[in-house]
Amino acid sequence: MPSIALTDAHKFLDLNSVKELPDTHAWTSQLDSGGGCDGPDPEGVPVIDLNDGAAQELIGYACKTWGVFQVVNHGVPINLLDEIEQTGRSLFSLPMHQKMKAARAADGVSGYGVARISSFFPKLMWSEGFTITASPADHARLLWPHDHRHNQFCNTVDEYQKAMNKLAGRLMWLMLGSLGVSSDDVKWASLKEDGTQEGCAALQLNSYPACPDPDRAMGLAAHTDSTILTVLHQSNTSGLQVLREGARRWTTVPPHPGALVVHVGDLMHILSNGSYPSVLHRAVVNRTRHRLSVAYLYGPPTNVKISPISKLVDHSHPQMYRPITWTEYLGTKAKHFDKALTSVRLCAPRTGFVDSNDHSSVRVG
Ligand SMILES: C=C1C[C@]23C[C@H]1CC[C@H]2[C@@]12CCC[C@@](C)(C(=O)O1)[C@H]2[C@@H]3C(=O)O
Ligand SMILES: O=C(O)CCC(=O)C(=O)O
Ligand SMILES: [Fe+2]
Repeated sequence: MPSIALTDAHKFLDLNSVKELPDTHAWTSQLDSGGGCDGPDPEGVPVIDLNDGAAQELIGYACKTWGVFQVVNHGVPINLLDEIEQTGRSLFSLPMHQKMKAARAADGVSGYGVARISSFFPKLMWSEGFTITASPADHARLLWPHDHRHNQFCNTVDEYQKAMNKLAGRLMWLMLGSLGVSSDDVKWASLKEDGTQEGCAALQLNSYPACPDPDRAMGLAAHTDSTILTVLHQSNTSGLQVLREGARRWTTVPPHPGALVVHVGDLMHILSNGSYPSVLHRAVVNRTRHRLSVAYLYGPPTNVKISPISKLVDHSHPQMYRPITWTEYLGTKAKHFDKALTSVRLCAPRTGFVDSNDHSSVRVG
């Protein structure tokens, strides 16, 4: 719980103009003492070419061992990636009073503000975010009431969401396919007539301004995503770190030109009956560069009950999680944060099974 009362003045601090790290944003010094950190892992997060005939198999292996991978030849035009990044930059460069007009409501999901998980930490993060859950138009009118950038924002966001929906559907089937699961096994997840993938999603724009004291600041604290999968576009500045299953050190996911990062989320963890553990990740900041990332948080239709796929449940692999809808799970996450997945678990982990959501021995700060 917050050790100090965080007011709107703290939450809406213009990080771009701050010359010294305020106490409200100062995490412990040497954030990684004990845990060890950083540096690309000698093995490294897999980079998978979707045109490779072995892509499905490689994805399955990456999901089991890392919970994260990068994809190239994913079919999303590079200029669309540049455009969404530029759109994000122009949004975050608006004056604070303007961004505050589109602020997220206290109990809401969409809009401008500090990370939703902030309430679980005593200090604020060195970032600002913008969440879009439905049409971008309502936000755009608040941000740019008088000019044409409003239309440009909506068009880019619409186009990006369409491209991401297609890619997320394709990735979901590659992940499930690698477990021997086909579309007959997951009824809700069929393709719609217009070729789009059934499901819901949120688009999250993250901005991490250059930070005067990066070693004592945290861009986005360690978390898993409450999704089936997340497709992340990080700008050419590194900052994303992941904790590999069973590892004690953070691994940097280096920006790879044109590649997209894919995270296994908590709902895929449930669907796969624990075969694909959701990946713990965080974002660190740096002294000189303003980093931007755009996350497409993909999930099922909000009211469909998600449970381990029956094909993956048998005598030696008992059902590990109870059925839960995405809406219910987001509520559980908002309440229990890193204990959310454990709170829907039915049985004790199998012997030798590493519970990716039990990080009691690892510093996740
Ligand atoms: C659909 C989602 C998924 C949310 C909540 C809601 C909209 C915003 C998403 C994020 C985005 C940033 C990290 C996170 C942890 C956060 O604070 O907001 C995510 C959270 C989750 O994955 O739990
Ligand atoms: O900025 C990043 O690299 C990570 C963002 C993230 O984890 C999220 O939006 O859920
Ligand atoms: Fe995330």
